[in-house]
Amino acid sequence: MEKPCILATTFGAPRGIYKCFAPVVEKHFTIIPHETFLLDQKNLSEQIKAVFVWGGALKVDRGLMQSLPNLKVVVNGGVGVDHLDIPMINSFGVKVCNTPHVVDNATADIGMGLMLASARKIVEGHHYSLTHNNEDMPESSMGMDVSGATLGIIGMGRIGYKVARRAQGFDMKILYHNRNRRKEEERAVGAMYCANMEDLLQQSDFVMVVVNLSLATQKLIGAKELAMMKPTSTLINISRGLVVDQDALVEALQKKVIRAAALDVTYPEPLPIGHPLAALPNVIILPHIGTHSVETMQIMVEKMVTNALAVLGGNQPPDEVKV
Ligand SMILES: O=C(O)[C@H](O)CO
Repeated sequence: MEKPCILATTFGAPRGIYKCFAPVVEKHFTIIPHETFLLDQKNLSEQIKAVFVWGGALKVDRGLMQSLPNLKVVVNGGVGVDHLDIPMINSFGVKVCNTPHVVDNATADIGMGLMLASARKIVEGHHYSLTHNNEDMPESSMGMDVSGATLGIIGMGRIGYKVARRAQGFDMKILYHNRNRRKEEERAVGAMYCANMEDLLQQSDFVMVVVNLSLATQKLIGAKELAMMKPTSTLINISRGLVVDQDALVEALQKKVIRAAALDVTYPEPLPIGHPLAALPNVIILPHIGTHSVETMQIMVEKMVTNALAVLGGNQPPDEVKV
């Protein structure tokens, strides 16, 4: 029997994601890369039953939906589906799935990695070791302790909780702000709830943003919030770029309103070469790689396949996203 066709973005191809994981998908599907689809849309559109997306690289807009008459499911690699208009997709009788639960550890790890790298000047130290140039690691730029410091976690969902568990191992004082108080998690990691985000911002040495992007969280951290943070504090963002007002962040870093920022996410992604954020010495920027470990990506891709097969087989997929 012929394998069903899926349309897949080749986002990440330069970083090897597509090449590495295509075989997992190809056991069950024929992959039509987006580039190929664009060249021969007329002949290919009826064959496509599923679309696989990674972030917003492949725009699943009304035009694409109209061009795929036999499409049954859009599967997102990752949890955040802020780049997908779910009601619009559903209006075509097409389901949306994502890959929850499996990204939590990897994303929490990158948050800890960013915090440690920024606090202990790991990137600067690497450059200095290669160049022996004092400008790469001036004596004035000593690091700061993570152990025993105060971490403020904004968003105590699954990933926020994993961050808190790790921070507990570093003897950190943990504060968190969340829409709802999470008493069980709080007790488990010895965290203190800040009903008011302002309290968390004022008291934390490291503020880590772990919320989903929504209308309520867009630019949640702006000039006002940055001004509430300690001048010695660091902002770490592992959620979505748009949760932080990037212009306000550039200004706060330039004026040393806060000590540093460490970002896995920006807008746009990747950040354009020469962007003002990149010119600052007190910033670490990653290209949204929170989930990019071989093990996590493997499980994510397997989950994407399981969801797509379920829908195409007429069954309820395990990870349908409903609004
Ligand atoms: O949402 C997620 O799971 C990650 O950020 C990957 O997009």
